[in-house]
Amino acid sequence: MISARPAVDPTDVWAIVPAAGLGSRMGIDRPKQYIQLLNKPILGWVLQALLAEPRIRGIALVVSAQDEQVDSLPELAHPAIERVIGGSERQDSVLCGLDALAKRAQSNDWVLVHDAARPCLHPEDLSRLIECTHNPAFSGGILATPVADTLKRADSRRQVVQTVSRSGLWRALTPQIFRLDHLRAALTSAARERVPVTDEAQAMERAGHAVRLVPGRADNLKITYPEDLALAEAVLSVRHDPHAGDPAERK
Ligand SMILES: Nc1ccn([C@@H]2O[C@H](COP(=O)(O)OP(=O)(O)OP(=O)(O)O)[C@@H](O)[C@H]2O)c(=O)n1
Ligand SMILES: C[C@](O)(CO)[C@H](O)COP(=O)(O)O
Repeated sequence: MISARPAVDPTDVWAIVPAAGLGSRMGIDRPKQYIQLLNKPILGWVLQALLAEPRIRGIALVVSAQDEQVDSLPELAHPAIERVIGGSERQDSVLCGLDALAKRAQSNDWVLVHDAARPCLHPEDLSRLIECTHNPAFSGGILATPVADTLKRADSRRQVVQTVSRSGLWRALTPQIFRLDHLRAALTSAARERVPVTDEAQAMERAGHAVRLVPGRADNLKITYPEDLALAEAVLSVRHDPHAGDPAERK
C-alpha cells in the first residue's frame, strides 16, 4: 500500500526513487546502490532521508526486474514504500514510477524524484525544495549548486580550445519536484520523440515549463565512480556524529 501515511498538510508530496541502474561506471558486479557506507547501503540512506520528511506520503522505489537484493533492505517493509519495476534508461524508470503513483495520487499532486545514488541529501535541502512549490511563477524546481571550477572546452585530442564562462551555470542535483501530470506528460513526450533527457527538469524545460533552481548543498553527491564512496562516507559520518560539528561552520 503506497498511501498508508496520513496527509499532514496541503503540500503533501509523493516521491520516486529511480534505482534500476546498473552502476557500470562503478566497475563492480552488483548495482552500486547496495554498497555499504558506514553501516547502511547507499539506498538505505536515501530511503531513510525521504521517510523522515512527513510531507512525503508514499515512495515508488523503482528497481530492475533482476534485482534480488532489494528485499534485504529493512526500509522495504515500510508501508509508504511501493516497489516498481523500471526501464532501460533513467527516464524510463521515472516514468514507470509515475505510472504506479498515478493509480494512488491525484493528477495535480507534487512528485519529487531523487536518485538512489545520492545518499547525502540534507533534510533542510529537502524541505526547501518542497517549499519551492509555493511559488506560482514556477512549475516546480530542482536542487542545484553553482559551478565552482573553471570550465574548459576541449577538442577530440583533449587540447583546450576555450575557457567557458561559468557565469549562470549550475550543476543539477536531485531531488527535483513537479506536478505529477505535468512531469508524466513531459517525460511521455520525450519518450515518444526518442529525446534523451538526463533529468526531470530537462523534460519539463522542453515542454515549456518554468523550472526554479533551489540552491542546495554541494555535498549532495551522486555516487558514480569508486572515488566518490570515501567522500560520501565522510559526509555521512560528520553528519551522524554529534561531536564532529559541521565543517561548513568552521572559521
Ligand atoms: N535504467 C535506469 C538507469 C538509471 N537509473 C537510476 O538513475 C540514477 C542516476 O543514474 P546513474 O548515476 O547514471 O546510475 P547508473 O545508471 O546505475 O550508473 P551507470 O550510468 O554508471 O551505469 C541511479 O539512482 C540509477 O539507479 C534507473 O533507475 N534506471
Ligand atoms: C539526475 C541527475 O542526477 C542530475 O544531475 C543526473 O542527470 C543523472 O546523471 P546520469 O549520470 O546522466 O544518469
